[in-house]
Amino acid sequence: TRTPAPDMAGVVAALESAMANGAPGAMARYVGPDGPRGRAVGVRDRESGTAMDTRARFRIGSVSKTFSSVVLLQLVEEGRLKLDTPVNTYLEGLLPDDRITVRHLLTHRSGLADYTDAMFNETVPGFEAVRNRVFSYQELVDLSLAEPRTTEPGAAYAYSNTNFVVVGMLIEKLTGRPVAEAYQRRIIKPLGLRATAYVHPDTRIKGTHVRGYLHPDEAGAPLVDSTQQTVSWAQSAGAVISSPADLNTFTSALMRGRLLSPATLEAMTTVTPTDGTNTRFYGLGLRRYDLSCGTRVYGHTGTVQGYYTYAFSTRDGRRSLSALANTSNHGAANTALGGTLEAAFCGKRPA
Ligand SMILES: C[C@@H](NC(=O)[C@@H](C)NC(=O)CCCC[C@H](NC(=O)C[NH3+])C(=O)[O-])C(=O)O
Repeated sequence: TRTPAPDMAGVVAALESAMANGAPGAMARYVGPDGPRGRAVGVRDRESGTAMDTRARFRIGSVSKTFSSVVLLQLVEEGRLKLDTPVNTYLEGLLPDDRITVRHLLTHRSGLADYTDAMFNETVPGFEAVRNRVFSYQELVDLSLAEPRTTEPGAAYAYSNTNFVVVGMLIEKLTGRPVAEAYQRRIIKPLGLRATAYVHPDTRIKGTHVRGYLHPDEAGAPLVDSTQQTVSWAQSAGAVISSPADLNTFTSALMRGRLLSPATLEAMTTVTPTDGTNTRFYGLGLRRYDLSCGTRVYGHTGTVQGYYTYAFSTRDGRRSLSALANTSNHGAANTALGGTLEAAFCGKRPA
């Protein structure tokens, strides 16, 4: 079937809806057979009123999980570890259950509790308590292990940041180097992602960037500028900084087989349902959304204080979309931003 042209007016409508639902600004960048198309609405800085800019950098949150998954899967290809081997084989004594395997981490089926639920139960106090803190991986794992597990290993999907903190530990144990180096050598440099970086624990976003604004839990309370933070509470589960163009390049290159072998990519995109809607799925550090027009898109979403992100590509890598709204803790804005996917990949509805 012919590739539908993107409905860029529909993309703009979704961005404006994100603004109407509390985001100071929003932007999207689509790349297809006819080249890139960028759209931006509102501001990237409320103080100065500077307009949102599709060249600006921002925190991508859990899209970082796909970066971490790619690195770990490259290590699997190099024979450094196996997906169905217990994590404790590589990180002796870390987890209380030898049945938890590497695959359980990448598919969110380990049962390890997500420490961020308690950490951010009260959104702004929780954020202020950690925004300048530096955690070790072990401290984050300990926070998780202090809570009951959510499922028997492998029994059910239960999203948990802890899984990708352990993925970061595995990468550093097996390479003997910081994850930052693995991202740089294995993804950022080969793909030329000049706006992408892992700077943990530095709190700054260098260069032209989007300021993020966190909605407090109290309705009507003023937004909190959450731009500066270590993101040490997430690290390999959420601390990468990137840009719309770099995310288009990353998701497209991943799907085109530039980072993993066809067999590994096939395994990565082999999914199970995450909810009852039967339109949302999870593979190995990768989400699959099945859109209303039948198009399946692969990538990840991100939520970090002040930033909602979507970064998806078609399975052939020929079409990709990245989208950002500079707010969070405000579900209506996130849902609105998600409307860019249907507009971009399904295009104009048939008249
Ligand atoms: C869901 C998303 N996950 C991520 O991106 C990871 C890194 N973020 C989280 O787990 C959310 C932490 C709290 C955010 C805070 N919320 C609260 O504090 C709620 N009390 C906020 O919204 O900024 C994904 O995988 O798509």
